[in-house]
Amino acid sequence: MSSEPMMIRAEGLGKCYRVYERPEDRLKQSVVARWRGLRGQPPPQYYREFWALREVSLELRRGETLGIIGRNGSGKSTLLQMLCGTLAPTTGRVETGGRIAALLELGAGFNPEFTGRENVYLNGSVLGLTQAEVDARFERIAAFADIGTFIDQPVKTYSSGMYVRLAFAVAVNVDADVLVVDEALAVGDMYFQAKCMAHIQRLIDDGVSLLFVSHDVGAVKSVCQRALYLDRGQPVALGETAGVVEAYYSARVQAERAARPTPEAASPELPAQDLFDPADLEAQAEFARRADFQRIRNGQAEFLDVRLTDLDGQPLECVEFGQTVVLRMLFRANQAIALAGMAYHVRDRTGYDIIYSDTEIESRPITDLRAGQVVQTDWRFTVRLREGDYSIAAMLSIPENLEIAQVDVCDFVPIALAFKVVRGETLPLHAACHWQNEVAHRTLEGEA
Ligand SMILES: Nc1ncnc2c1ncn2[C@@H]1O[C@H](COP(=O)(O)OP(=O)(O)OP(=O)(O)O)[C@@H](O)[C@H]1O
Repeated sequence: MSSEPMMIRAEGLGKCYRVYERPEDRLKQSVVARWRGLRGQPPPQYYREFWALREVSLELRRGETLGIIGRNGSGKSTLLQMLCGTLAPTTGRVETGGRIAALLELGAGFNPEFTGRENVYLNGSVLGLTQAEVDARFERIAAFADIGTFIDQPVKTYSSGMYVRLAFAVAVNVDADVLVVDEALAVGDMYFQAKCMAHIQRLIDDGVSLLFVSHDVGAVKSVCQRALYLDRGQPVALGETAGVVEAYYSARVQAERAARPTPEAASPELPAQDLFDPADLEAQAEFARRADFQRIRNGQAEFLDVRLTDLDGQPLECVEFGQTVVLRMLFRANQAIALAGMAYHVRDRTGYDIIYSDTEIESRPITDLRAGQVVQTDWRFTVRLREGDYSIAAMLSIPENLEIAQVDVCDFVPIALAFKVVRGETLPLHAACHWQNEVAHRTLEGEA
Protein backbone atom coordinates (compact mmCIF):
# COMPACT_ATOMS: atom_id res chain seq x y z
CA MET A 1 0.00 0.00 0.00
CA SER A 2 1.32 3.42 -1.02
CA SER A 3 2.32 5.81 1.76
CA GLU A 4 1.59 8.86 -0.40
CA PRO A 5 -1.12 11.19 0.97
CA MET A 6 -4.70 10.38 0.05
CA MET A 7 -6.16 12.76 -2.53
CA ILE A 8 -9.58 11.18 -3.09
CA ARG A 9 -11.32 8.37 -1.24
CA ALA A 10 -14.80 7.25 -2.23
CA GLU A 11 -16.82 4.63 -0.41
CA GLY A 12 -20.00 3.00 -1.62
CA LEU A 13 -20.81 5.84 -4.01
CA GLY A 14 -24.16 5.60 -5.72
CA LYS A 15 -26.43 7.94 -7.63
CA CYS A 16 -30.13 7.35 -8.10
CA TYR A 17 -32.22 9.57 -10.34
CA ARG A 18 -35.97 9.89 -10.31
CA VAL A 19 -37.23 9.38 -13.83
CA TYR A 20 -40.66 10.81 -14.66
CA GLU A 21 -42.44 9.42 -17.71
CA ARG A 22 -44.41 12.66 -18.24
CA PRO A 23 -43.53 16.25 -17.24
CA GLU A 24 -46.76 16.59 -15.24
CA ASP A 25 -45.72 13.65 -13.03
CA ARG A 26 -42.94 15.78 -11.59
CA LEU A 27 -45.43 18.46 -10.56
CA LYS A 28 -47.85 15.86 -9.18
CA GLN A 29 -45.06 14.33 -7.18
CA SER A 30 -44.21 17.55 -5.37
CA VAL A 31 -47.79 18.79 -4.87
CA VAL A 32 -49.49 15.52 -3.97
CA ALA A 33 -46.59 14.40 -1.79
CA ARG A 34 -46.72 17.61 0.23
CA TRP A 35 -50.49 17.44 0.49
CA ARG A 36 -50.44 13.83 1.70
CA GLY A 37 -47.55 14.61 3.99
CA LEU A 38 -49.65 17.26 5.72
CA ARG A 39 -52.27 14.58 6.36
CA GLY A 40 -49.72 12.11 7.66
CA GLN A 41 -50.33 9.78 4.70
CA PRO A 42 -47.53 7.90 2.87
CA PRO A 43 -46.24 9.85 -0.17
CA PRO A 44 -47.23 8.64 -3.67
CA GLN A 45 -44.65 7.67 -6.29
CA TYR A 46 -45.07 9.11 -9.79
CA TYR A 47 -41.52 8.25 -10.85
CA ARG A 48 -39.29 5.24 -11.24
CA GLU A 49 -35.84 5.06 -9.76
CA PHE A 50 -32.84 4.78 -12.02
CA TRP A 51 -29.44 3.99 -10.54
CA ALA A 52 -26.82 5.68 -12.74
CA LEU A 53 -24.09 4.42 -10.44
CA ARG A 54 -23.92 1.91 -7.60
CA GLU A 55 -21.42 0.89 -4.98
CA VAL A 56 -18.23 2.44 -6.29
CA SER A 57 -15.31 2.60 -3.89
CA LEU A 58 -11.87 3.80 -4.86
CA GLU A 59 -8.79 5.60 -3.63
CA LEU A 60 -6.44 7.96 -5.38
CA ARG A 61 -3.17 8.91 -3.75
CA ARG A 62 -0.69 11.63 -4.67
CA GLY A 63 0.93 10.93 -8.04
CA GLU A 64 -1.47 8.11 -8.95
CA THR A 65 -3.33 8.00 -12.24
CA LEU A 66 -6.69 6.33 -12.60
CA GLY A 67 -8.60 5.93 -15.86
CA ILE A 68 -12.32 5.28 -16.00
CA ILE A 69 -13.61 3.30 -18.96
CA GLY A 70 -17.00 1.96 -19.97
CA ARG A 71 -19.54 2.24 -22.72
CA ASN A 72 -21.82 5.25 -23.20
CA GLY A 73 -24.08 5.77 -20.24
CA SER A 74 -22.11 3.49 -17.92
CA GLY A 75 -21.82 6.22 -15.27
CA LYS A 76 -18.33 7.63 -15.88
CA SER A 77 -19.31 11.30 -15.88
CA THR A 78 -21.67 10.80 -12.96
CA LEU A 79 -18.80 9.31 -10.95
CA LEU A 80 -16.39 12.12 -11.84
CA GLN A 81 -18.93 14.77 -10.94
CA MET A 82 -19.48 13.19 -7.53
CA LEU A 83 -15.72 12.87 -6.96
CA CYS A 84 -15.30 16.57 -7.84
CA GLY A 85 -18.16 17.56 -5.55
CA THR A 86 -20.38 19.01 -8.31
CA LEU A 87 -23.02 16.30 -7.89
CA ALA A 88 -24.37 15.02 -4.57
CA PRO A 89 -24.27 11.25 -4.16
CA THR A 90 -27.39 9.31 -3.16
CA THR A 91 -25.33 6.79 -1.20
CA GLY A 92 -21.77 6.66 0.06
CA ARG A 93 -19.29 9.44 0.64
CA VAL A 94 -16.25 11.15 -0.84
CA GLU A 95 -13.28 12.57 1.03
CA THR A 96 -10.80 14.77 -0.77
CA GLY A 97 -7.47 16.32 0.11
CA GLY A 98 -5.73 18.99 -1.93
CA ARG A 99 -6.86 21.16 -4.82
CA ILE A 100 -8.88 19.47 -7.53
CA ALA A 101 -8.94 21.06 -10.98
CA ALA A 102 -11.62 19.56 -13.15
CA LEU A 103 -12.05 19.63 -16.88
CA LEU A 104 -15.53 18.24 -17.13
CA GLU A 105 -17.83 18.20 -20.10
CA LEU A 106 -18.11 21.28 -22.24
CA GLY A 107 -20.08 24.05 -20.59
CA ALA A 108 -19.16 23.17 -17.02
CA GLY A 109 -17.08 25.62 -15.06
CA PHE A 110 -17.40 28.82 -17.12
CA ASN A 111 -20.01 31.54 -17.02
CA PRO A 112 -21.02 32.07 -20.67
CA GLU A 113 -21.71 35.79 -20.17
CA PHE A 114 -18.24 36.52 -18.80
CA THR A 115 -15.19 37.05 -21.00
CA GLY A 116 -12.43 34.49 -21.09
CA ARG A 117 -10.30 36.73 -18.87
CA GLU A 118 -13.09 37.11 -16.28
CA ASN A 119 -13.68 33.37 -16.31
CA VAL A 120 -10.01 32.71 -15.67
CA TYR A 121 -10.25 34.85 -12.52
CA LEU A 122 -13.57 33.29 -11.54
CA ASN A 123 -12.19 29.78 -11.96
CA GLY A 124 -9.02 30.67 -10.11
CA SER A 125 -10.98 31.94 -7.13
CA VAL A 126 -13.23 28.85 -7.10
CA LEU A 127 -10.04 26.80 -6.90
CA GLY A 128 -8.81 28.88 -3.97
CA LEU A 129 -6.30 31.16 -5.74
CA THR A 130 -6.02 34.80 -4.72
CA GLN A 131 -6.27 37.59 -7.30
CA ALA A 132 -2.48 38.07 -7.10
CA GLU A 133 -1.94 34.35 -7.70
CA VAL A 134 -4.17 34.44 -10.80
CA ASP A 135 -2.39 37.65 -11.95
CA ALA A 136 0.91 35.80 -11.73
CA ARG A 137 -0.43 32.93 -13.85
CA PHE A 138 -2.59 34.83 -16.31
CA GLU A 139 -0.03 35.27 -19.12
CA ARG A 140 0.88 31.59 -18.95
CA ILE A 141 -2.79 30.61 -19.17
CA ALA A 142 -3.50 32.94 -22.10
CA ALA A 143 -0.41 31.73 -23.94
CA PHE A 144 -1.37 28.09 -23.44
CA ALA A 145 -4.96 28.69 -24.60
CA ASP A 146 -3.66 30.60 -27.63
CA ILE A 147 -7.04 32.08 -28.55
CA GLY A 148 -5.76 35.60 -29.29
CA THR A 149 -8.11 38.53 -28.70
CA PHE A 150 -11.00 36.14 -27.96
CA ILE A 151 -9.70 36.13 -24.40
CA ASP A 152 -11.60 39.44 -23.96
CA GLN A 153 -14.83 38.22 -25.60
CA PRO A 154 -17.69 36.51 -23.72
CA VAL A 155 -17.14 32.76 -23.78
CA LYS A 156 -20.61 32.26 -25.25
CA THR A 157 -19.07 33.47 -28.53
CA TYR A 158 -16.38 30.78 -28.44
CA SER A 159 -16.24 27.71 -30.64
CA SER A 160 -16.13 24.45 -28.66
CA GLY A 161 -12.43 24.18 -29.56
CA MET A 162 -11.64 27.62 -28.08
CA TYR A 163 -13.66 26.80 -25.02
CA VAL A 164 -11.76 23.63 -24.30
CA ARG A 165 -8.43 25.36 -24.94
CA LEU A 166 -9.16 27.93 -22.28
CA ALA A 167 -10.62 25.41 -19.84
CA PHE A 168 -7.58 23.18 -20.22
CA ALA A 169 -5.16 26.10 -19.92
CA VAL A 170 -6.76 27.08 -16.59
CA ALA A 171 -6.95 23.52 -15.25
CA VAL A 172 -3.26 22.78 -15.83
CA ASN A 173 -1.94 26.11 -14.57
CA VAL A 174 -3.52 26.38 -11.15
CA ASP A 175 -1.07 24.08 -9.33
CA ALA A 176 -3.73 21.47 -8.70
CA ASP A 177 -3.01 18.32 -6.71
CA VAL A 178 -5.57 16.36 -8.71
CA LEU A 179 -6.47 16.90 -12.34
CA VAL A 180 -9.81 15.50 -13.47
CA VAL A 181 -10.28 15.23 -17.21
CA ASP A 182 -13.56 14.04 -18.68
CA GLU A 183 -13.46 13.41 -22.40
CA ALA A 184 -13.17 17.14 -22.97
CA LEU A 185 -9.97 16.81 -24.93
CA ALA A 186 -11.75 14.98 -27.71
CA VAL A 187 -13.12 18.37 -28.77
CA GLY A 188 -9.83 20.10 -29.51
CA ASP A 189 -7.83 19.62 -32.69
CA MET A 190 -5.18 16.91 -32.90
CA TYR A 191 -2.24 19.24 -32.24
CA PHE A 192 -3.89 20.71 -29.19
CA GLN A 193 -4.75 17.23 -27.95
CA ALA A 194 -1.13 16.18 -28.35
CA LYS A 195 0.00 19.33 -26.50
CA CYS A 196 -2.47 18.56 -23.68
CA MET A 197 -1.40 14.94 -23.39
CA ALA A 198 2.26 15.99 -23.21
CA HIS A 199 1.36 18.55 -20.56
CA ILE A 200 -0.66 16.02 -18.56
CA GLN A 201 2.31 13.65 -18.69
CA ARG A 202 4.59 16.39 -17.31
CA LEU A 203 2.16 17.13 -14.48
CA ILE A 204 2.03 13.41 -13.62
CA ASP A 205 5.83 13.30 -13.58
CA ASP A 206 5.69 16.23 -11.14
CA GLY A 207 3.45 14.24 -8.80
CA VAL A 208 -0.03 15.46 -9.78
CA SER A 209 -2.75 12.81 -9.52
CA LEU A 210 -5.01 12.22 -12.49
CA LEU A 211 -8.55 10.97 -12.93
CA PHE A 212 -9.14 10.47 -16.62
CA VAL A 213 -12.26 9.51 -18.55
CA SER A 214 -11.91 8.87 -22.23
CA HIS A 215 -13.48 6.82 -24.97
CA ASP A 216 -9.95 6.49 -26.28
CA VAL A 217 -8.88 3.42 -24.37
CA GLY A 218 -5.41 3.76 -25.91
CA ALA A 219 -5.02 7.17 -24.24
CA VAL A 220 -6.16 5.72 -20.90
CA LYS A 221 -3.64 2.93 -21.30
CA SER A 222 -0.82 5.30 -22.06
CA VAL A 223 -1.35 7.67 -19.11
CA CYS A 224 -3.04 5.67 -16.36
CA GLN A 225 -1.44 3.14 -14.03
CA ARG A 226 -4.82 1.88 -12.86
CA ALA A 227 -8.27 1.81 -14.36
CA LEU A 228 -11.86 1.29 -13.32
CA TYR A 229 -14.25 -0.39 -15.74
CA LEU A 230 -17.90 0.54 -15.26
CA ASP A 231 -20.79 -1.29 -16.86
CA ARG A 232 -24.35 0.03 -16.48
CA GLY A 233 -23.35 1.88 -13.35
CA GLN A 234 -21.64 -1.09 -11.70
CA PRO A 235 -17.89 -1.39 -11.11
CA VAL A 236 -16.73 -4.48 -13.04
CA ALA A 237 -12.96 -4.29 -12.63
CA LEU A 238 -10.56 -2.01 -10.79
CA GLY A 239 -6.83 -2.53 -10.94
CA GLU A 240 -3.77 -2.35 -13.12
CA THR A 241 -4.79 -0.77 -16.47
CA ALA A 242 -3.73 -3.54 -18.88
CA GLY A 243 -5.85 -6.19 -17.14
CA VAL A 244 -8.88 -3.90 -16.79
CA VAL A 245 -8.70 -2.91 -20.46
CA GLU A 246 -8.53 -6.57 -21.52
CA ALA A 247 -11.61 -7.29 -19.39
CA TYR A 248 -13.37 -4.36 -21.08
CA TYR A 249 -12.45 -5.50 -24.60
CA SER A 250 -13.38 -9.11 -23.82
CA ALA A 251 -16.78 -8.01 -22.55
CA ARG A 252 -17.36 -5.87 -25.62
CA VAL A 253 -16.46 -8.66 -28.02
CA GLN A 254 -18.77 -11.02 -26.11
CA ALA A 255 -21.60 -8.49 -26.09
CA GLU A 256 -21.24 -7.89 -29.82
CA ARG A 257 -21.30 -11.60 -30.44
CA ALA A 258 -24.35 -12.14 -28.22
CA ALA A 259 -26.19 -9.56 -30.29
CA ARG A 260 -25.72 -11.68 -33.44
CA PRO A 261 -27.18 -15.06 -34.40
CA THR A 262 -25.32 -17.97 -32.76
CA PRO A 263 -22.79 -19.53 -35.14
CA GLU A 264 -22.99 -23.27 -35.73
CA ALA A 265 -21.12 -25.16 -33.05
CA ALA A 266 -17.77 -26.43 -34.27
CA SER A 267 -16.96 -30.10 -34.22
CA PRO A 268 -14.18 -30.68 -31.72
CA GLU A 269 -13.08 -33.89 -33.50
CA LEU A 270 -11.99 -32.23 -36.72
CA PRO A 271 -8.72 -33.86 -37.77
CA ALA A 272 -5.59 -31.81 -38.31
CA GLN A 273 -4.43 -31.73 -41.88
CA ASP A 274 -1.05 -32.60 -43.30
CA LEU A 275 0.39 -29.10 -42.77
CA PHE A 276 0.11 -29.73 -39.08
CA ASP A 277 3.33 -31.12 -37.62
CA PRO A 278 2.39 -33.74 -34.99
CA ALA A 279 5.70 -33.13 -33.26
CA ASP A 280 4.38 -29.68 -32.38
CA LEU A 281 1.51 -31.02 -30.30
CA GLU A 282 3.34 -30.35 -27.09
CA ALA A 283 4.04 -26.78 -28.18
CA GLN A 284 0.38 -26.37 -29.05
CA ALA A 285 -0.72 -27.60 -25.63
CA GLU A 286 1.73 -25.15 -24.12
CA PHE A 287 0.29 -22.38 -26.33
CA ALA A 288 -3.27 -23.29 -25.28
CA ARG A 289 -2.25 -22.88 -21.61
CA ARG A 290 -0.44 -19.62 -22.28
CA ALA A 291 -3.25 -18.22 -24.41
CA ASP A 292 -5.98 -18.99 -21.91
CA PHE A 293 -5.96 -15.59 -20.18
CA GLN A 294 -9.19 -13.79 -21.21
CA ARG A 295 -9.22 -15.64 -24.53
CA ILE A 296 -12.46 -15.48 -26.48
CA ARG A 297 -13.44 -18.07 -29.07
CA ASN A 298 -16.59 -18.72 -30.99
CA GLY A 299 -15.45 -22.07 -32.42
CA GLN A 300 -15.45 -21.09 -36.10
CA ALA A 301 -11.65 -20.95 -36.29
CA GLU A 302 -8.91 -21.01 -33.70
CA PHE A 303 -5.24 -20.47 -33.19
CA LEU A 304 -3.21 -23.61 -32.55
CA ASP A 305 0.08 -21.86 -31.97
CA VAL A 306 1.65 -18.42 -32.16
CA ARG A 307 5.36 -18.03 -31.84
CA LEU A 308 8.17 -15.66 -32.59
CA THR A 309 11.17 -17.16 -34.36
CA ASP A 310 14.39 -16.07 -35.94
CA LEU A 311 14.92 -16.49 -39.68
CA ASP A 312 16.01 -20.11 -39.11
CA GLY A 313 12.74 -20.95 -37.36
CA GLN A 314 14.28 -21.04 -33.86
CA PRO A 315 11.86 -19.75 -31.17
CA LEU A 316 12.82 -16.40 -29.66
CA GLU A 317 12.05 -14.82 -26.33
CA CYS A 318 14.66 -12.12 -26.65
CA VAL A 319 14.98 -9.97 -29.76
CA GLU A 320 17.78 -7.57 -30.50
CA PHE A 321 16.87 -4.10 -31.65
CA GLY A 322 17.17 -4.19 -35.46
CA GLN A 323 16.72 -7.97 -35.71
CA THR A 324 14.44 -9.36 -38.42
CA VAL A 325 12.09 -11.99 -37.03
CA VAL A 326 9.08 -14.07 -38.01
CA LEU A 327 5.77 -14.09 -36.17
CA ARG A 328 4.36 -17.52 -37.03
CA MET A 329 0.66 -18.15 -36.51
CA LEU A 330 -0.94 -21.54 -36.96
CA PHE A 331 -4.70 -21.74 -37.02
CA ARG A 332 -7.46 -24.14 -37.94
CA ALA A 333 -10.76 -23.35 -39.63
CA ASN A 334 -13.43 -25.47 -37.97
CA GLN A 335 -15.92 -24.75 -40.72
CA ALA A 336 -15.78 -23.53 -44.28
CA ILE A 337 -14.85 -19.82 -44.31
CA ALA A 338 -14.90 -17.75 -47.47
CA LEU A 339 -12.82 -14.88 -46.10
CA ALA A 340 -10.92 -14.74 -42.81
CA GLY A 341 -8.90 -11.93 -41.29
CA MET A 342 -5.91 -12.19 -39.01
CA ALA A 343 -4.41 -9.42 -36.91
CA TYR A 344 -1.74 -8.86 -34.33
CA HIS A 345 -1.02 -6.09 -31.85
CA VAL A 346 2.38 -5.57 -30.26
CA ARG A 347 1.83 -4.08 -26.82
CA ASP A 348 4.20 -2.65 -24.29
CA ARG A 349 4.18 -3.69 -20.65
CA THR A 350 1.40 -1.25 -19.83
CA GLY A 351 -0.74 -2.83 -22.53
CA TYR A 352 -0.42 0.14 -24.88
CA ASP A 353 -0.58 -0.76 -28.57
CA ILE A 354 2.70 0.08 -30.26
CA ILE A 355 2.31 -1.77 -33.55
CA TYR A 356 -0.72 -3.24 -35.24
CA SER A 357 -1.30 -4.94 -38.55
CA ASP A 358 -3.75 -7.29 -40.19
CA THR A 359 -4.22 -9.25 -43.38
CA GLU A 360 -6.53 -6.54 -44.73
CA ILE A 361 -3.97 -3.76 -44.25
CA GLU A 362 -1.28 -5.95 -45.81
CA SER A 363 -3.59 -6.98 -48.69
CA ARG A 364 -3.04 -10.67 -47.88
CA PRO A 365 -6.56 -12.02 -47.46
CA ILE A 366 -7.09 -15.59 -46.29
CA THR A 367 -9.75 -17.08 -48.54
CA ASP A 368 -11.71 -20.25 -49.27
CA LEU A 369 -10.93 -22.25 -46.17
CA ARG A 370 -12.35 -25.75 -45.85
CA ALA A 371 -13.57 -27.12 -42.55
CA GLY A 372 -10.61 -28.65 -40.73
CA GLN A 373 -8.00 -26.84 -42.81
CA VAL A 374 -4.89 -25.73 -40.97
CA VAL A 375 -3.06 -22.64 -42.16
CA GLN A 376 0.28 -21.29 -41.20
CA THR A 377 0.79 -17.54 -41.64
CA ASP A 378 4.19 -15.94 -41.29
CA TRP A 379 4.67 -12.21 -40.65
CA ARG A 380 8.22 -11.09 -41.19
CA PHE A 381 9.39 -7.77 -39.78
CA THR A 382 12.35 -5.95 -38.34
CA VAL A 383 11.99 -5.02 -34.68
CA ARG A 384 12.86 -1.42 -33.94
CA LEU A 385 11.34 -1.05 -30.51
CA ARG A 386 12.84 0.43 -27.40
CA GLU A 387 14.33 -2.19 -25.09
CA GLY A 388 11.73 -3.61 -22.72
CA ASP A 389 9.01 -6.21 -22.34
CA TYR A 390 6.30 -6.64 -24.95
CA SER A 391 3.40 -8.96 -25.62
CA ILE A 392 1.54 -9.88 -28.77
CA ALA A 393 -2.23 -10.15 -28.99
CA ALA A 394 -3.58 -12.22 -31.89
CA MET A 395 -7.00 -12.16 -33.48
CA LEU A 396 -8.76 -14.29 -36.07
CA SER A 397 -11.97 -12.97 -37.47
CA ILE A 398 -14.51 -13.14 -40.24
CA PRO A 399 -15.10 -9.72 -41.79
CA GLU A 400 -18.73 -8.69 -41.87
CA ASN A 401 -18.59 -5.10 -43.00
CA LEU A 402 -15.10 -3.86 -43.72
CA GLU A 403 -16.23 -0.30 -44.33
CA ILE A 404 -17.13 0.07 -40.68
CA ALA A 405 -14.49 -2.42 -39.49
CA GLN A 406 -17.16 -4.82 -38.24
CA VAL A 407 -15.92 -8.36 -37.79
CA ASP A 408 -17.09 -11.55 -36.15
CA VAL A 409 -14.29 -12.48 -33.78
CA CYS A 410 -13.42 -16.20 -34.05
CA ASP A 411 -10.47 -16.23 -31.68
CA PHE A 412 -9.00 -13.37 -29.69
CA VAL A 413 -5.90 -14.13 -27.63
CA PRO A 414 -4.93 -11.03 -25.62
CA ILE A 415 -1.53 -12.49 -24.69
CA ALA A 416 -0.44 -14.94 -27.37
CA LEU A 417 3.23 -14.53 -26.47
CA ALA A 418 5.63 -12.29 -24.64
CA PHE A 419 9.09 -11.21 -25.67
CA LYS A 420 11.86 -8.89 -24.63
CA VAL A 421 13.72 -6.41 -26.77
CA VAL A 422 17.35 -5.90 -25.87
CA ARG A 423 19.61 -3.19 -27.18
CA GLY A 424 21.74 -4.34 -30.11
CA GLU A 425 24.87 -2.68 -31.33
CA THR A 426 22.92 0.33 -32.50
CA LEU A 427 22.26 3.56 -30.64
CA PRO A 428 19.93 3.63 -27.64
CA LEU A 429 16.36 4.56 -28.52
CA HIS A 430 14.76 7.63 -26.96
CA ALA A 431 11.18 6.93 -28.02
CA ALA A 432 8.92 3.88 -28.14
CA CYS A 433 9.94 2.79 -31.62
CA HIS A 434 12.02 3.81 -34.56
CA TRP A 435 11.54 3.68 -38.30
CA GLN A 436 14.26 3.85 -40.90
CA ASN A 437 15.02 7.38 -42.03
CA GLU A 438 16.78 8.72 -45.07
CA VAL A 439 18.52 11.91 -43.99
CA ALA A 440 19.86 14.64 -46.27
CA HIS A 441 21.72 17.82 -45.28
CA ARG A 442 22.05 20.85 -47.49
CA THR A 443 23.88 24.04 -46.57
CA LEU A 444 21.78 27.02 -47.61
CA GLU A 445 24.01 29.88 -46.52
CA GLY A 446 27.72 30.38 -45.99
CA GLU A 447 28.80 27.72 -48.50
CA ALA A 448 32.55 27.31 -48.78
N1 LIG B 1 -30.12 14.00 -14.51
C1 LIG B 1 -30.30 12.73 -14.90
N2 LIG B 1 -31.51 12.15 -14.78
C2 LIG B 1 -31.71 10.87 -15.15
N3 LIG B 1 -30.75 10.07 -15.65
C3 LIG B 1 -29.52 10.61 -15.80
C4 LIG B 1 -29.22 11.96 -15.44
N4 LIG B 1 -27.91 12.19 -15.70
C5 LIG B 1 -27.40 11.05 -16.21
N5 LIG B 1 -28.37 10.09 -16.26
C6 LIG B 1 -28.22 8.72 -16.75
O1 LIG B 1 -27.22 8.09 -15.97
C7 LIG B 1 -26.49 7.17 -16.77
C8 LIG B 1 -25.01 7.46 -16.63
O2 LIG B 1 -24.73 8.67 -17.30
P1 LIG B 1 -23.23 9.22 -17.44
O3 LIG B 1 -23.31 10.50 -18.19
O4 LIG B 1 -22.56 9.22 -16.13
O5 LIG B 1 -22.58 8.09 -18.35
P2 LIG B 1 -21.19 8.13 -19.10
O6 LIG B 1 -20.55 6.80 -18.85
O7 LIG B 1 -20.41 9.33 -18.72
O8 LIG B 1 -21.67 8.24 -20.60
P3 LIG B 1 -20.93 8.88 -21.89
O9 LIG B 1 -19.74 8.02 -22.15
O10 LIG B 1 -21.97 8.77 -22.96
O11 LIG B 1 -20.59 10.29 -21.54
C9 LIG B 1 -27.01 7.31 -18.19
O12 LIG B 1 -27.94 6.27 -18.43
C10 LIG B 1 -27.69 8.66 -18.18
O13 LIG B 1 -28.76 8.67 -19.10
